[in-house]
Amino acid sequence: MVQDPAPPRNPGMPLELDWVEQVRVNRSAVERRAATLGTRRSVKKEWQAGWLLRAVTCMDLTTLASDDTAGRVQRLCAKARRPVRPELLEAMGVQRTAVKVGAVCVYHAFVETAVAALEGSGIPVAAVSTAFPHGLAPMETRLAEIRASVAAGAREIDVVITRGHVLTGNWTALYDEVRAFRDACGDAHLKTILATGELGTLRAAYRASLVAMMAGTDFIKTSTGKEGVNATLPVGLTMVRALREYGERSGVSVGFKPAGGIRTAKDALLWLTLMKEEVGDPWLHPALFRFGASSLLADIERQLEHHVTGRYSAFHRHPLA
Ligand SMILES: O=C[C@H](O)COP(=O)(O)O
Repeated sequence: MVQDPAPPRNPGMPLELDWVEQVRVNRSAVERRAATLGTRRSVKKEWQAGWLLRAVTCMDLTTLASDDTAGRVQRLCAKARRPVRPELLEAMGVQRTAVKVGAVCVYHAFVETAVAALEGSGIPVAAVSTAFPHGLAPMETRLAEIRASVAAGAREIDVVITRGHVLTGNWTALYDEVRAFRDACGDAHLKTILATGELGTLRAAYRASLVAMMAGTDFIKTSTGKEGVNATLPVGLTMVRALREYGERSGVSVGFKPAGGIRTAKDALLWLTLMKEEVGDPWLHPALFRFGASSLLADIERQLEHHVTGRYSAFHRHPLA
């Protein structure tokens, strides 16, 4: 499994308010569809192990705790280089060097540490930015934070939006904000966190997704991991349908990153199923799909160990950092 090259950027387009205003989402239909994801397709044995390895390569291995230290970030980066134990990969007939994570995601304070720890690995560093997780610092401060993380070596920037722009229907303000974030990113890829758990409705999540894509975001991301409700399948389905519609109209493929509360291998398989069924194989690669997760890897490694040995080991045998 070789890491894909970064996809072309999303250039964005002018804000089309009529398109945003006409959006309707049928919540009960979306919830029904989300509920069928785990029942219609079951991924078994070798295929399941293959899908779990794919999930690892699509993972933004994350630490976003207020007690993060350089040591913790260095240990996480070591894990990012070798996310699955070599003997498990060998037993599955997979090359030792073939599996690495999509990115390591940290606060700005640890970008330099992570860049140094990942040198030569090809694994990009993603920085959360713009006063993550609330996003309420002055605009100049938020833009300066993006520029500082890019200067420190971050190749991906995960920004948070002003939720109030969505809650008041101020689409122009949201568009201008995301556009300014994108400009500040330069060549770094922009992931826009909508914090859908705070947006009230699926319709708002769809509309905010469209506006962020029109403003040129390269990925839309569900959550910071700090909201009361983070990545749910109904909200994921809604955002993925927005990016599908954006792709149909603009010809541009935008990436998707569910994040927050995704902890089990079973969850990972459900999200991959959603992507495969709604938008197809291009979204099963790190160029267009990432999990934002701090503890998912431990359960995936445990399931892979079970696949190889037939036994489950304790979680403490799979430390992440
Ligand atoms: O962006 C990633 C999230 O902050 C991770 O959330 P989590 O700790 O619930 O996995």
